[in-house]
Amino acid sequence: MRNAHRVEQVRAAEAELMARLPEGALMQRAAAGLAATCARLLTRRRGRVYGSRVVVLAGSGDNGGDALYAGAVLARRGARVSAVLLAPERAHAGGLAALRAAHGQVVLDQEVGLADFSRADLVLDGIVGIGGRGGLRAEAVPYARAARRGTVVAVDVPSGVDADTGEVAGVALRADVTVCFGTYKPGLLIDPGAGYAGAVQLVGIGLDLPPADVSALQHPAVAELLPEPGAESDKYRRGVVGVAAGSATYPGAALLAVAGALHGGAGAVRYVGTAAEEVVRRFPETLVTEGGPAGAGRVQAWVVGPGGGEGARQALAEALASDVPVLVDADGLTELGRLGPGALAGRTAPTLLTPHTGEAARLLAGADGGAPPPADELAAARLATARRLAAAYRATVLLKGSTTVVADPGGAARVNPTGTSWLATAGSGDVLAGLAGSLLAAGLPVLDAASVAAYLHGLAGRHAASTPGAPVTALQVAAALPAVWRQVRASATADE
Ligand SMILES: NC(=O)C1=CN([C@@H]2O[C@H](COP(=O)(O)OP(=O)(O)OC[C@H]3O[C@@H](n4cnc5c(N)ncnc54)[C@H](OP(=O)(O)O)[C@@H]3O)[C@@H](O)[C@H]2O)[C@@H](O)CC1
Ligand SMILES: Nc1ncnc2c1ncn2[C@@H]1O[C@H](COP(=O)(O)OP(=O)(O)O)[C@@H](O)[C@H]1O
Ligand SMILES: [K+]
Repeated sequence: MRNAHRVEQVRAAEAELMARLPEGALMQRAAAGLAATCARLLTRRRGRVYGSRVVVLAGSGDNGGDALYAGAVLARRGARVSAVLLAPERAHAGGLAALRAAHGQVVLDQEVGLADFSRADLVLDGIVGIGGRGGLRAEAVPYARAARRGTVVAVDVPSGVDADTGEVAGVALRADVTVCFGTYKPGLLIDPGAGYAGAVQLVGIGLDLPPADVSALQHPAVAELLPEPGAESDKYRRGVVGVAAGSATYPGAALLAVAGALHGGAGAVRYVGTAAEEVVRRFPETLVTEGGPAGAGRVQAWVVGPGGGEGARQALAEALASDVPVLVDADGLTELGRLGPGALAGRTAPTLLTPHTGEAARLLAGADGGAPPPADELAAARLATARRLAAAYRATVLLKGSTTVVADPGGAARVNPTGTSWLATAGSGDVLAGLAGSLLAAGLPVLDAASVAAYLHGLAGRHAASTPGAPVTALQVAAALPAVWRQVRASATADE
């Protein structure tokens, strides 16, 4: 599990630790870890540190201090280090003295600084870290825009990225590697910020941290959560997932949701809807029932809405009246947006909403009574959007897109680290809905079911995209699920 903490949580842990340590000790730990990563990158790139060109971009805070101290370490190992000071009169005094003592150069002329930046083998972005507010200031903007040759290592967080949210107001420095201290920051895991961070490496500095604000599953945690039949299991004990999907207009959505559900660990899939014939022809293992969810017999979770068309309203009402977990997707979400949060008020079991940003906008309008906000604004603030929806509907929300975010009404949030933009293909969301519903029916708690589904779905997208080396279809994503399930399980067995 990758755990990420908000700036205020980091500050509190830092204050508590600093009170017990000699002055400057934390910064020395951070700078030593940062310098070690830089030395490794330079050795990989040029064969050695000695003689390489390093530019330190140093702002006025401790982030600049870290970068200057790390620059001093590299200078002592023979690198040609120059420091560009973005606020010369307020540069970190100790870091600057260390750099000068190691024979590093200080550059005050912006033209010279930009030329050095562009041809450096390695750039250390120490403009601003967790103390950053708003977009990059004017003096730093040319560096974010300039062409460059070498590797950019962001110190703690790429400058211009909001550490708490991943939001980017204006421009930000694009890093190849981000070395973060003490804990991951949410903004390093959530787009657009995650896209600026490159590969993220964590340097431990001994902080004693509270529970994470946001976390991201990794293989071992997913492997522990995957349902597995016990010796005494039968199909009913493994869970039956009901799928109410597809319509005359969108019969394919039924097939795709069932395909996802068949690979999610439930013992059986029960389909209700107009596409029963096609479903059974394609997947003979599916149970089909006439009518809607109300008369379909016992299931342990419902999936309602993919391609639901005109029948979605009735199916949604019947599923929500049940006492089992309900996943609402696609047309089901459009209906729910019309009804507003009151439609979930009487529920005794969890509800999982799986909108993309367009559907999220309609749901928010349904909750607030206003016009739907622009979907791109919601995409730029994914964590806040998912949390807002979870709070408004008192439901767990899986917000789909370039970084899928899952938020619980209780405040817990997960971000999905797998995935590929090849998943942006018609019908792949239907597969995800079926998969997540199946995991719910198999008994996973709703936050786990949603985040494990997003994780496996993302891996399957990558697997399907890399196998043929070509665009993927939603059915290929579903077909790749057993392979990634095995891959995740195998990694756990290897760790045991
Ligand atoms: N916490 C920890 O555990 C540890 C923290 N450590 C390190 O400390 C870093 C935090 O340092 P920090 O608090 O000094 O803040 P920092 O990020 O340097 O920024 C503040 C300065 O930037 C300026 N500024 C603000 N916004 C700006 C913008 N948009 N664009 C440009 N400039 C902007 C702002 O200027 P002002 O508003 O005052 O004019 C202020 O001077 C942290 O990220 C990590 O690297 C490690 O050393 C050890 C363990
Ligand atoms: N840029 C992207 N990067 C990664 N995944 C994406 C991207 N865009 C969309 N996805 C994923 O693709 C799926 C698309 O689902 P959805 O929007 O419901 O499409 P559909 O309704 O056609 O099935 C979701 O799982 C979403 O997270
Ligand atoms: K930085």
